[in-house]
Amino acid sequence: MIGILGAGAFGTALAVALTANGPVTLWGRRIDWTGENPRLPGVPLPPGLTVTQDLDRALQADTILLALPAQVLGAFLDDHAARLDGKRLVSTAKGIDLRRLTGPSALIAQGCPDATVAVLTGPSFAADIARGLPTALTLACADPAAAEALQQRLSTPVLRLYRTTDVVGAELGGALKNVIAIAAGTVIGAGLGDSARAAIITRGFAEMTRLAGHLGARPETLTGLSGLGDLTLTCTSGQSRNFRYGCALGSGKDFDSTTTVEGAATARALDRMASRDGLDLPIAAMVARLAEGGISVEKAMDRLLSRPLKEE
Ligand SMILES: NC(=O)c1ccc[n+]([C@@H]2O[C@H](COP(=O)([O-])OP(=O)(O)OC[C@H]3O[C@@H](n4cnc5c(N)ncnc54)[C@H](O)[C@@H]3O)[C@@H](O)[C@H]2O)c1
Ligand SMILES: O=P(O)(O)OC[C@H](O)CO
Repeated sequence: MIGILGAGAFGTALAVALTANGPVTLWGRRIDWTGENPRLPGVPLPPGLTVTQDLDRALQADTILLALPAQVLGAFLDDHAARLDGKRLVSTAKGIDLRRLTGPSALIAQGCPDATVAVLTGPSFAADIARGLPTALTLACADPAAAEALQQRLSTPVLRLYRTTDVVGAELGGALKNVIAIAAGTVIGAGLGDSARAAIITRGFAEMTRLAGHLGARPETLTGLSGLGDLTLTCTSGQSRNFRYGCALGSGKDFDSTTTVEGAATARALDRMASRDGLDLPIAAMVARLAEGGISVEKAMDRLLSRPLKEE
């Protein structure tokens, strides 16, 4: 059995998709819906899927997917790590914990030292996965045998997993692309055009590879599904919450504060990491200021454009 913790859009979409491989139990802290999840409208729940508020029931599974937002995961582990330890734990969160300045895999490894820790990431909208549209993701686990076992366990005929042992690279790609997607959305929302967006995506990718290299990621991971693949999707699709949030910032419109926008907190985390490690991450710094409301879009763009001219 597969257990999925976190009954938001992504946890529910994966639960629906993975019933193709056998029974799935989906846990949420508050399940106040029946039939279909309002975070994933129009998706009926298949018969092989059990939805529960009983954590023990979901923890009977041999493989557990943690589909919680990055800023929630740390507190969840503070409460429940002992019950998760020793299991195969796969994180789907795309962010950097603002308090500890680490990615999800390090958070899990700290709380659950005897667990097998993996990361599932890559270009994928919950709605697409739930509808059974073809999707390719990266499954990262430092243990090659466990990576292969999880790859087999979590692939379906339409959900194609590629494996890697570069956990740091895979999770950084997913976390950092959200920040760049906010910047890309801001550019579009402010009416600055597609050429400016292409510049932000490309310079954002340079920023991603710089930080990932500094933290020990392999360069080829960043050019794969979890990096460039997800960056492309998130910076160009109106389905992305991070991109839409950026559009709202750029155009001065309101944005629903209950929507999960991982890139806002992650930009602030990156800004702190940049100060700590002496790194140059100007786009992340700009997104952090914009998300905090500490700078206008015009001023943020001025700051980026007035940086010294240099080699590419
Ligand atoms: N939605 C997507 O298309 C998508 C795709 C790939 C990856 N992801 C990633 O998956 C993660 C989850 O995103 P999502 O789209 O499911 O978000 P969501 O906003 O749809 O759902 C988040 C869920 O977490 C629950 N939650 C919040 N605090 C909690 C706590 N303390 N304990 C238990 N549950 C808690 C909420 O009740 C909600 O059900 C994010 O890191 C996101 O980047 C999402
Ligand atoms: O809606 P977003 O911006 O959180 O993006 C969802 C996925 O991460 C896209 O791969």
